[in-house]
Amino acid sequence: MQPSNEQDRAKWAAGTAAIDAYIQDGMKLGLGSGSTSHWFVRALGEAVENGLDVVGVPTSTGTRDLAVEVGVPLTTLAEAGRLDLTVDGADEIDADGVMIKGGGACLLWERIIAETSEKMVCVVDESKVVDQLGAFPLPIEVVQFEWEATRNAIGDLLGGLGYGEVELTRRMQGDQPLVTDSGNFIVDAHLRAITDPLAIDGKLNWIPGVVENGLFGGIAAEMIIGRTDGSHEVRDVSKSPSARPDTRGR
Ligand SMILES: O=C[C@H](O)[C@H](O)[C@H](O)COP(=O)(O)O
Repeated sequence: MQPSNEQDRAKWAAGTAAIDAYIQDGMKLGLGSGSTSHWFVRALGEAVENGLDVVGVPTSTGTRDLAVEVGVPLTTLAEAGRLDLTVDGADEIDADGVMIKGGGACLLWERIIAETSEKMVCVVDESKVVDQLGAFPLPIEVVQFEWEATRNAIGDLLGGLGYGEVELTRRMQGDQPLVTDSGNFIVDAHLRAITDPLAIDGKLNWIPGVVENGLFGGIAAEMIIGRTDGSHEVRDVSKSPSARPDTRGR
């Protein structure tokens, strides 16, 4: 049943549309995290109840728990090998399909699983589609050990790339630092306007102490944009300038 709240309805429209558009018997699926992927996983659970035969690899402990609750059979990358498709959300996505991810602190598992999939489809409500990335702070996952030194190195890198003195905040959960599913911290970079997402993505992970960053370029092949009236639109971004030459058909 469609949610009554408008933004939830847009997320529902995107998440559930992915089932009819892509899912087939026998598929090995990456299960995204967040409130839009939530509707995808719920709808997948209903399809499994009606006889669909798929297995999923969750991108967070939260999604794992939801998948168990709704009856989606789970596996691991070790068992499954490459996946057919990952469906996941984004905090922002531009016209080329470059995304900011990690608003729910799940970016590390999300990147591993998306990169192990033949195809990645991004499901978003229309408020996430932007002309320029960066209003949403860029999540960067860092190890806890001497995290302030890693934060300073991130600041130096971003300053050197022309972003000036960037505000870098450690993400909190209540009055405690947020700890990810892999036991790390998140540093949010308040860049405000990202002019060269692929350059930042290419350099951030070289900093010792940085585990992963939330700029995902050349990963999404398509985006499904859900609207508040319950409709959706599919956009192909597989041929965009950011698409990697080795995208393995994504
Ligand atoms: O870490 C979380 C993930 O990257 C989510 O996919 C992203 O934050 C979007 O979540 P939502 O659909 O709740 O806006």
